[in-house]
Amino acid sequence: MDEQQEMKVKNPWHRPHIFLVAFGISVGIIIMVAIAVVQNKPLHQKYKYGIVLDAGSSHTSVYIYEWPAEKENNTGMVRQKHACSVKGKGISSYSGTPEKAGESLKECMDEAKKTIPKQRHQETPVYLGATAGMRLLKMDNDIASEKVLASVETSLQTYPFSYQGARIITGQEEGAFGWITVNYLSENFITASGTVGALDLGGASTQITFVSGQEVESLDNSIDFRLYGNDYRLYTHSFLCYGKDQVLKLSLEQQIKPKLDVTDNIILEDPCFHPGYEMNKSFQSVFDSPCVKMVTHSKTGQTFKHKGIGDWKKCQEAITKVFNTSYCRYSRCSFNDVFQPPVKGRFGAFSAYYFVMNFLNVTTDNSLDDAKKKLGSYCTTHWNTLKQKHPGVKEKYLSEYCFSGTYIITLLEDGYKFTPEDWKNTNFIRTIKDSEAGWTLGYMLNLTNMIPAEAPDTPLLPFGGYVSLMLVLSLLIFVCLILGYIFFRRPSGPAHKEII
Ligand SMILES: Nc1nc2c(ncn2[C@@H]2O[C@H](COP(=O)(O)OP(=O)(O)OP(=O)(O)O)[C@@H](O)[C@H]2O)c(=O)[nH]1
Ligand SMILES: [Ca+2]
Repeated sequence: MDEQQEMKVKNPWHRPHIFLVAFGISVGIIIMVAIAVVQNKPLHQKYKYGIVLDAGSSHTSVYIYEWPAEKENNTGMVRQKHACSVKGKGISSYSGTPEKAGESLKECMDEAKKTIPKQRHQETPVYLGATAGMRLLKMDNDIASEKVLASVETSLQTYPFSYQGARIITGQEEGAFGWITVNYLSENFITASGTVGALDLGGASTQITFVSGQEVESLDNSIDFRLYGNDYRLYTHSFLCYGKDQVLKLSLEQQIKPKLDVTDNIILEDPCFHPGYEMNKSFQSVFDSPCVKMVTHSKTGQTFKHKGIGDWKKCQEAITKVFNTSYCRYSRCSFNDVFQPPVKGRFGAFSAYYFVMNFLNVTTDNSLDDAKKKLGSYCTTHWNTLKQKHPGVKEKYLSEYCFSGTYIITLLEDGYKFTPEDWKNTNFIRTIKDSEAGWTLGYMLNLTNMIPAEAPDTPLLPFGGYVSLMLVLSLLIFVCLILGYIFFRRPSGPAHKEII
C-alpha cells in the first residue's frame, strides 16, 4: 500500500459520508448564524414618522409621532417624538385675516423639518384636524371658516412632507380618537385589563367616551370598532359650547342678563372669582360667541365691572344653571337632552381637566368631598395673595382656576352623574408613557391603518427566545461534531495493521 492510500485509511474525514455530514452541519450553523444576525435588527432600526396638527379653539399644537417601520401593526409602538405649541391663538381667531392662520404654523413646521430625518420627509404624512373653535366659526361664518382652512392648507403644502388634508373633525371623532389614544398607549387592546373611558375638556367643547355595555339609545352617540380581534361599542358625546372658555361666557351671560335692564353701570359680583379680583370687561368678550345666544347690540363697545366674591357654593349654583336637565327624551340623559348610559369603569381625564386639577393639586386620591373642600378654600383666597404666591403663572389662567375647578366637579357630578366611587376611578393625566393624551394619535393611527381589526400574527418565539434556541442548537451541533469525530476516528496503529 502506498503512502497516499495509507493516509486515506487513517483519516476518517476521508470517508465520503462523514464528510457530507460534517459539511451539512457546518452549512446549517452558518445559515442559523446568518438568520440570527438578520433577525438582530433593533440595532439598525428604520423609523417612520407622522405629523398631526391639533387646531384647537384656544391654540394649535403640532405633534410628531415616530414608530419602528417593521412593527407598524403592533400595539403600543407609536410614540410622540416631539410637540410644538404654535404661538398665538387658535386658527379660528384669524377669521378676519385668514392668510395669517397659515403663517402662524411656520415656526412649528420648520421645527418639524429639523426633527424628522431628511430622507423620511417625503413619506411622512401630515394631517390637520380642527375642533370646536372652527366648528363654531363655521356655524357663524361658513365662508370665513373655508378661507382659514384654505390658508392652513396652502401653508402645509409648502413643506416637503406628504400632505393629507386639513379638515374640521366631528365631535364623535374627537371623542372616539381620544379614547383610542388613551387605550392604545396603555396597551389595553392587547391585555385583558379592559378599557378606560376618556374625558377631554377643551376651550370650546368637551367629550366623554366609554364602553358602557348597555344599549346606546341614540345612534349619534354610538361608535363601533373592531381592534386587535375585539369588538368595542363606544358611547361618545361631544358637548359643543361646554369647553371651559365657552362655559365661562355662558355663566357670565346668565349672571349679567338679569342686570341688563336695571342699570347701565353693571357690576357683576361673581362667586367664581377671587375676592379682590376686579376687571373691566367688554360685553363683546362675553357675547361674541354663537354659544351665547343673546344679541345685545345696544351694549357693543361698552364694558362691565367683573368683581370676584369667592364663594364656591354659589359658584357651583351658578354653573349648574348652564346644564339644562328639564327635558330628556331617552330613558336617561346627562344634560341638554343628550342620552347617556350610567358611567362605567375607570376614566382618564386630560387636556384642561389635567391643567386645572394639577394646578389645584386636587387628585382623585382625595375623596370627592375633600376635593370640594380644597376648592372651596382656594376660591375664598384673596386675589392679591394668589398673585404673590404664583408670580410665574399667567394672570388669566390664575384668575380662572376657581371657576374651572368648580366647573369640572359640577360637570362630572351633576352633568355626567359621577358618584364618589366613579371619581375615585378617574385619573387626571397629561401624558401616558411620554405621549400626550388627546385625539391626535388615535386620528393618525386610524388614517394610516395602524390599528388592525384582527390581532397581528405573533412570532412563535420572541426574539430573545429565538436567539437562545439558536445558541442551544449550535452548541448541540458542536458537541455532536466533536463526538462524531472521536467516534469515527480510528486509532492509527491497529487500523494500519488490520488492513495489512
Ligand atoms: N392653566 C392652563 N390652561 C391651559 C394650558 N394650556 C391650555 N390651557 C387652557 O385650557 C383650555 C383647554 O385647552 P386645550 O385643551 O388646548 O383646548 P383646545 O384644544 O384649544 O380647545 P377645543 O377645540 O375645545 O378642544 C383652554 O381654555 C386653554 O386656554 C396650560 O398650560 N395651563
Ligand atoms: Ca382640544
